[in-house]
Amino acid sequence: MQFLVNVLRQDGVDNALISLLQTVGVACKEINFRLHQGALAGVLGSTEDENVQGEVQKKLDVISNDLLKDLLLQSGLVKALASEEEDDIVVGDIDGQFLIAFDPLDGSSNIDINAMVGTIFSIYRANDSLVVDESSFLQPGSLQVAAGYVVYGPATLLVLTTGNGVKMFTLDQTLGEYLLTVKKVNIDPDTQEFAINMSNQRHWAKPMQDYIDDLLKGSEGPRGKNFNMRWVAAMVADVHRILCRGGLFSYPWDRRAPEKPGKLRLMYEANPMAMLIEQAGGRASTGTQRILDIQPEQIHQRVAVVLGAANEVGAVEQYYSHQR
Ligand SMILES: O=P(O)(O)OC[C@H]1O[C@](O)(COP(=O)(O)O)[C@@H](O)[C@@H]1O
Ligand SMILES: [Mg+2]
Ligand SMILES: [Mg+2]
Repeated sequence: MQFLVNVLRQDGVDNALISLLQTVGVACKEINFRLHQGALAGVLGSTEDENVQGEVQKKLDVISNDLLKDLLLQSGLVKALASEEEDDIVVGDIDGQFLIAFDPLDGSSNIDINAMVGTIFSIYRANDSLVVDESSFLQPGSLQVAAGYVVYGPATLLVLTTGNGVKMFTLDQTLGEYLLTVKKVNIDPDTQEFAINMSNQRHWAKPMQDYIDDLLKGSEGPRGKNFNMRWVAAMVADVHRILCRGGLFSYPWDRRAPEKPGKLRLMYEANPMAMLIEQAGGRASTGTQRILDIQPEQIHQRVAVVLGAANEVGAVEQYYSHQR
């Protein structure tokens, strides 16, 4: 069994990035511990506060955010960080080599039912400028140097890319180490499984309604095959399933909040997942554009997401292109 640090060295990852990834790994081990203590640690339930997105914060959203933030700032490796749970960027060490954006706890409504949640992160190299502000983060996802997530499920896994494919590491809870368990993830270009919140169907744009209608017609419809559906309601878990056994995931634009492009956040949900999916041979799109090509305008911006099996993402894009 190979330890995380050895695998990264073999891949030629530089020492500073290895240290940063180890720091993220340590914070996630602590989050994992708190999650597993559950009600015993008094960490379940909500706070009295809302985050910048107007969502009620769970206690574990705040605890996870603080654990990551404190360890990353102490590391001296981070010039600034951005988080779902922080209104503004947090400035770190001016000599720090990296910018990191994260969703400290994704799918946090699943905590109440003891279901899968995760931590998602996206890493960029910082430039030498003495000024760091929100604009420093506004780089397309194609410039990420590393991206990944830790999923807290029956086992806790770190799923990571540094631009050389996707690897999965399982946390050995007795050793306290992440051990390599999947060397190279590959997503089949075809699939018969999709993940979308069907309760929003009537609010979607016509191309997405038509696409899903055709999937539901199964072998008698235009697609000529039956499709299965899954929805964990935590992007991290739905994307993890796609990396394990293929499929398509979407959280599309809908007309309940027409001014927002979607529900998911570009910088710390869509971009890191898009890098992982592409590195595993899949595709990640808004329906009309590659996610990794989007020029961000602000750190908390939202985006429509269609990702997974390459041919199926292509099929969704066809429905959107026929609309225009
Ligand atoms: O409540 P819905 O519509 O099922 O939305 C679920 C989606 O919202 C999210 O939970 C948003 O993430 P947060 O829990 O980090 O706010 C995604 O992980 C998930 O895909
Ligand atoms: Mg999230
Ligand atoms: Mg979150």
